Amino acid sequence: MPVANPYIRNFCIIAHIDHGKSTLADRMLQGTGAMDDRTAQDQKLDSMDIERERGITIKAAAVSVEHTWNGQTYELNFIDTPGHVDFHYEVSRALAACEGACLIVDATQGVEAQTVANLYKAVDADLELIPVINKIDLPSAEPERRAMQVEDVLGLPAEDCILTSAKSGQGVAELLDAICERFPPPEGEIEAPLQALIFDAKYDDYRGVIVYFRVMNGRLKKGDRILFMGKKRTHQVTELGKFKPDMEPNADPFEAGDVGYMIAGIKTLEDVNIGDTITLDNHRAATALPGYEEPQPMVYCDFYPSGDTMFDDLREAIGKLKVNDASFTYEPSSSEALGSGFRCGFLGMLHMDIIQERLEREGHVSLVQTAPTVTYEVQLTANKDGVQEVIQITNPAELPDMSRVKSIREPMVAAEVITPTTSIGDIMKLCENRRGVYRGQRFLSEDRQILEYELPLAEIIYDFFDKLKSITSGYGTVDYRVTGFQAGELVKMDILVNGSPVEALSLIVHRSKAESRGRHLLKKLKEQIDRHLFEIPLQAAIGGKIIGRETIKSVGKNVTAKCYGGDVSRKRKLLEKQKKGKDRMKRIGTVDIPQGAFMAVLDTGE
Ligand SMILES: Nc1nc2c(ncn2[C@@H]2O[C@H](COP(=O)(O)OP(=O)(O)OP(=O)(O)O)[C@@H](O)[C@H]2O)c(=O)[nH]1
Repeated sequence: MPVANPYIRNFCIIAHIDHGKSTLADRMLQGTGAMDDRTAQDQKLDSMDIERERGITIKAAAVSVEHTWNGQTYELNFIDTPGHVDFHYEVSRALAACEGACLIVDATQGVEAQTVANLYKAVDADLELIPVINKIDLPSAEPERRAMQVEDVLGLPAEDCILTSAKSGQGVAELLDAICERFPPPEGEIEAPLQALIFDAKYDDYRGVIVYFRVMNGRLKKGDRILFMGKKRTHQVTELGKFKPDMEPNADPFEAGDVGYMIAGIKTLEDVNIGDTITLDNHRAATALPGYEEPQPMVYCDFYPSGDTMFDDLREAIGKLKVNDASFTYEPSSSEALGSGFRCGFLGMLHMDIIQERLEREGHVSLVQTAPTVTYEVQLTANKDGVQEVIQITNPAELPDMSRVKSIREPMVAAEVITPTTSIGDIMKLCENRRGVYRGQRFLSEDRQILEYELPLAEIIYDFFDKLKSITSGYGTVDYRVTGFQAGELVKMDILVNGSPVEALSLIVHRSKAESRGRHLLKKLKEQIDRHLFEIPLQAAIGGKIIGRETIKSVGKNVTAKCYGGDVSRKRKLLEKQKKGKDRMKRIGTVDIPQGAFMAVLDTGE
């Protein structure tokens, strides 16, 4: 049987955040003539505005280029992947469509937490690896030392490392040669029934869903009637093509080993399961490819309309964004104090931030977001039939009365913290303070170590990362994965504003920390909530027992009072600023609570 084209190389670029994946991808596009100096644009593959502005990759991007090595032209299909821990699932998806991976290591930083995590993933997926030491143009680069680290820590021979500067282009041609030489060609049979893996999909306003696929076996052409084996839906292919790096239709059939995109009249991302197998409707494959695990939301929060935004505006904006990003979840929710809104689930805090920003920018809505929380498993006491039901809650307000609760279980993570040796003591203190259980420690180099801890997810998602960065002067990094649920001494803390509990401010905390968290939160709330014409008591309570109290004194706060001297423009600016802040505000009873108050819980005060 004819097999896949031996002159194709499918690979992805993986690394810790900021080690230079997207910049290197740009240089590879230039080095292969896919992007000339005229069309050159930094981070070409980061196509979303938010990606460019924040300088991070959120979505994996695929591209096809050509490179000649040893007199033979090769087609290189590569996928640039995100480095941030929230988007790990994107990396796993990309790996399944490839035979090789370029693992980028910053020559000034060395191996970091996500370098290790991504390497494990690539090894699990049986990929061939090329280690790349990047940023060798920087004066503080230590390429030889980093190559030794790659050998010692990652087990890849130091002499296999390719040294590059994605900034100047140095070493990029050598890397392209190494890709042709060292990565294996795809396997697969062209005459077998079609099996193509959907490794990604994106939504385009004009063209509908664009499906990214890799043909594993068989052949696919324009006009074919295809079946998504998991979804059991059929579609007709209206366009097939490659990313070069812009979409370019291609009339030739796609065969085993090929990577490309298809358009097939699909209207929303929810109609496409990433990881699903595409086969031909009239010549079906017997089995589907292994596929992927669905990404699980890690954090939840509510979005409520504020200012001039109405509930229907928010519903429309969320619905539209969901068509575009299928990885967040939402369902209507309502709160006595805040009215009608949506409970949303995200892959992590960065993902939550991005969705909130996209809603405001692309959906033109103003919203108030409640404090994020993790999922809890609650085991109830036996009902009248003796059954001990277990429920999942994603909102402290849903916690049943404690007399019905047997135990509360919280998600746990296995975390690897990479830290300079000089900060080890302080990092251990931080982890222990966050209820971490020490699991091990190993050397990364003479001056850096990897610490392994088991930690509650709730303790790591808030300000752990900021604390880690400040303790290590920016040199510490962490990676984690959820391992399961574990029962803990957890209690619900209610916050009362002006005597009434505000559900949206309540939180689930560990009993040992409840009092200090509660008191710190009240202080933060006091800073956030403006003075009103009346005095506002703020209280924290556990099971009806008040554990802390603060008071916001009366008298309206006049921001312009600070501007003596009658500087009119400054006065106007301040008033405008105050008005803008008020847009993101909710009136609860008679008290105006600003957005910042809901996020005050993120500052644990530890
Ligand atoms: N001096 C120098 N700077 C580089 C080089 N490669 C990348 N950079 C810079 O390093 C920063 C991060 O580069 P990116 O390409 O965005 O990193 P990334 O790994 O794609 O980051 P994420 O996609 O967010 O994970 C940018 O400011 C780049 O300009 C290099 O070879 N030399």
